Amino acid sequence: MAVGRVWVAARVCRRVLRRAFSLHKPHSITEMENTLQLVRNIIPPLTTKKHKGQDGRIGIVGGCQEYTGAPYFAAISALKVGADLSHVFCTREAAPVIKSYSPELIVHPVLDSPSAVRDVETWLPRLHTLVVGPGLGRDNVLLENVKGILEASKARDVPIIIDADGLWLIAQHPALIHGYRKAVLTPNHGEFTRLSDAVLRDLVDGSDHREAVRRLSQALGNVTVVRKGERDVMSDGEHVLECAHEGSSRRCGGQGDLLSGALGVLVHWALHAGPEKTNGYVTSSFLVLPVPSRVSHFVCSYV
Ligand SMILES: NC(=O)C1=CN([C@@H]2O[C@H](COP(=O)(O)OP(=O)(O)OC[C@H]3O[C@@H](n4cnc5c(N)ncnc54)[C@H](O)[C@@H]3O)[C@@H](O)[C@H]2O)[C@@H](O)CC1
Ligand SMILES: Nc1ncnc2c1ncn2[C@@H]1O[C@H](COP(=O)(O)OP(=O)(O)OP(=O)(O)O)[C@@H](O)[C@H]1O
Ligand SMILES: [Mg+2]
Repeated sequence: MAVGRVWVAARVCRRVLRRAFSLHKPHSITEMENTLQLVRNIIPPLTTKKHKGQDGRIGIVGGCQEYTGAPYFAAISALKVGADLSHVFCTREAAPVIKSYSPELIVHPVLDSPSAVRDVETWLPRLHTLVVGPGLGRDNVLLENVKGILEASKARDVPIIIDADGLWLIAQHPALIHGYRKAVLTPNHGEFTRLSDAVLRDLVDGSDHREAVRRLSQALGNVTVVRKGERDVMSDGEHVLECAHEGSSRRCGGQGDLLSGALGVLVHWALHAGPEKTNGYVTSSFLVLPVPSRVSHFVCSYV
């Protein structure tokens, strides 16, 4: 039943994605239209010739006593968008709660264990992308473990999406991610301000979002930054893209979590597709960023 539901959702997702890109004109710039056509190219075709896991094995690092919803939203979004397997690495206490939300998730109760880094490292060779931060909380023991997990992931060249409390950690220790081109940071308004205060020496004109995002990305060594808001603004320190496609008018908690989980899959698809599918246009992980804000609202209806 569950597998059937995921399969149907994945098929519907992909069909909707393809239709969205061919029918709806993006609001702002021609640059965006071209980009969306390239994004369309990275969505893998559904075929009987693949084996389980090929379209995405995504790991979510987060989930503690207070927050069990955020990692669930991220992990289930990865599946609904089209990943094959979704793992959650959370605290011992959070694990039974997250497991009980969905049998589709693989839940590892390791994040507060003294062997957390080793435990996650064991899984890294089997993961395509790691999403770090949804529902992580700010407990020092957990943050120390996440530092080790980030170092291990970078050493293995695993793409990393950093969101929520993962961004809190980066604001304290920007060197953890500096210059890692396979990192994507997804700050909301508050998180963006905190990061900018931490790494930018001079104040940026707050009304010029494009320049503010470009400067933050540059200051972090050209990692990709996507600033969420009424318009999502994203930059790799050189190029800047904006997505103003209309989404939900509700501002309830969890929408950013959907986005980070969806990005986990799309970054994998983009890197896997390679530069020939994306015309070598900017870095592949940068290219996929316009998609999730268009996606997250219909993902909501499947979660
Ligand atoms: N059901 C759950 O388990 C949820 C858990 N969450 C977790 O809660 C923790 C804290 O996340 P927060 O997002 O609260 O992060 P912060 O504690 O850094 O707060 C960010 C603040 O910025 C404010 N803000 C956002 N957009 C704004 C705007 N345009 N103008 C002015 N203020 C704005 C928010 O209201 C919030 O107070 C994270 O671990 C997160 O993952 C959230 O993801 C929501 C859902
Ligand atoms: N004012 C807004 N108008 C329209 N869309 C918005 C607005 N603010 C954010 N969004 C969209 O909502 C999504 C989530 O952004 P948001 O700022 O709510 O993240 P968040 O605070 O991290 O969420 P979460 O509660 O999951 O932590 C983004 O895709 C963004 O495009
Ligand atoms: Mg958030």
